[in-house]
Amino acid sequence: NDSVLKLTQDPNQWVLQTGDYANTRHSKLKQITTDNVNKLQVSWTFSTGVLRGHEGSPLVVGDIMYVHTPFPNIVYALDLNNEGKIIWKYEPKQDPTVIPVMCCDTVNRGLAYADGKVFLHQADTKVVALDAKTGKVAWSVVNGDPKKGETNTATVMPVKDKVLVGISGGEFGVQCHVTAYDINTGKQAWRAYSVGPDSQILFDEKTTALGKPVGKDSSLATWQGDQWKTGGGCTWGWYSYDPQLNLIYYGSGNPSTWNPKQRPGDNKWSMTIFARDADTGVAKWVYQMTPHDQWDFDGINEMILADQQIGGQTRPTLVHFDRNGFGYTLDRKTGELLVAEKFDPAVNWATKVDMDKNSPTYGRPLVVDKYSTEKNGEDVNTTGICPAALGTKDQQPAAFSPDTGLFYVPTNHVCMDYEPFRVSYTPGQPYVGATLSMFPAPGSHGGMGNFIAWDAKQGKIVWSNPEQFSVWSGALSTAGGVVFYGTLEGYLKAVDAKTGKELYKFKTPSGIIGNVMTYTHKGKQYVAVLSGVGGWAGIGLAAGLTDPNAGLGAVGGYAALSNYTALGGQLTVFAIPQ
Ligand SMILES: O=C(O)c1cc(C(=O)O)c2c(n1)C(=O)C(=O)c1cc(C(=O)O)[nH]c1-2
Repeated sequence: NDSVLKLTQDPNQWVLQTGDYANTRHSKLKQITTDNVNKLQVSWTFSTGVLRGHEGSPLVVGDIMYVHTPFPNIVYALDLNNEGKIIWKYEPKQDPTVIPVMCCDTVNRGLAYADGKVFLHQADTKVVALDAKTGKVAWSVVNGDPKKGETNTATVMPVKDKVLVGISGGEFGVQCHVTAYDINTGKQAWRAYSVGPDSQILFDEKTTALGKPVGKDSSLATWQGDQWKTGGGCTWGWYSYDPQLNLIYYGSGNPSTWNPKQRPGDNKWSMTIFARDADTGVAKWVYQMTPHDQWDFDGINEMILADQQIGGQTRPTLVHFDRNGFGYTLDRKTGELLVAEKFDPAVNWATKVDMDKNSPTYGRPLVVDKYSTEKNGEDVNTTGICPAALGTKDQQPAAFSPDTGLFYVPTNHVCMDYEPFRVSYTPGQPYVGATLSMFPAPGSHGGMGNFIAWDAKQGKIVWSNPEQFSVWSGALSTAGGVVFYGTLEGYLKAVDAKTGKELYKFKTPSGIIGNVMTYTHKGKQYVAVLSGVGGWAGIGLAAGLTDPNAGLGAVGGYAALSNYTALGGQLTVFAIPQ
């Protein structure tokens, strides 16, 4: 989309959740530097009026800031020329029965802007285009049915004359998809499922995996009978776009149910990186990271597009930090696998990814028997699996700095015990089939997270800062050499991009699971973040749960969080006073 391409090149504004189409979350702004970041102060604040997990970030387009909330997904347009005065407010009417069908809190990962419109994808799957100046609804379309467990938490991605939207429901046996709607009318242009027949997954004879054509009905061949119809592969993460290659990139989530015994086969194309033609949706290449998932390692985390020198050559790479604990570097043009290494030494469920092109298991993780949750066709209770189901990294997006060549990754350092159980499918009812408990990675620093810098050319950690809790907030890298992120206790932190040295921290009113963004107004650089504890890690606080196994195992794992923070819903905007 031309307006998005133009505006994302202007560092004074922030018009996509991901910062740019490449998902770098890097800003060229450099008034705030490693030397002066310790002078940051709160400039202004805004209460959203909602008290559950606040993911995503505000947008800034010109002199207006757009702020969204978790369910009921209120949108505020704030006047930056008038101390954040509310220009307009849009409050959708949604049936609250959608709340119990959202697996991991009532979060929403934010708005997008294109062509004078602000796009909201509500929890109940209604996609709404709002006039950016007035907040009036230009069009809306319904993308799914919450009665079948279909909900939404993701942002949308405007590409050319379409907006791309995903869907959630992997814990409810939804057959998930990506859909492109006409940006001016909301008319459906194409829909591509993750699992199912070629006509539904939009594969053709040219679609490849690891350089080879996947062949006919490559998904159906890896499921028993009709199981693909409740097969999951949800698309609730982030989308990126390469305008030169005209390809969009995203990952699919877990196969349903979590009990692996109930769905024999590789369960393609769940847990897969997709490269699709932006105009037609047809898949150019795919790569399945975790065939026949046994741990709920959804593959939906962001795909960061960066050109890097590998083996003496500049390659158009895609870098992805998967839930399964491997940091992948691929050639985004061809789908060739270049690097796959653990980005947390605690990862134990697989020894490595087989990188031998001549091996029959090329590209597959070599699974450690002891940490499988299914053996000889039977489900088994398994202990000490690292990472836990919420992965070495969940949805919280990483950042890439072209200045240092490093990726800045918010991570989890959590392990789990996993007890699969038989579950039967009823539309709109949980289709989970496992009980989990979670705990900090044993024999380590005792905390549940790290904030790391990663070299994706070699697959190596450059530095790592231990954190008491998982870092559930998205990182921001800046040309001032400063990297920002938030913590579950509620700190906004600034660290030196080169060394990781902590330069500044400030405790905001609630735990941070939002993503840090930056913009300028009247020539001055600001940094903004939403506070409001929640998401899967904070579900105990967000939903008031206390049974340690509740919240799919997160309640017990993160119980100590209640000693540090409480519910909130606030935007905090920082600047250096003059
Ligand atoms: O399979 C799915 O449809 C689905 C959806 C969501 C979601 O929409 O938030 C999450 C997950 N799975 C999931 O596995 C997960 O770890 C998770 C964490 C979060 C969060 O916002 O903190 N959402 C989700």
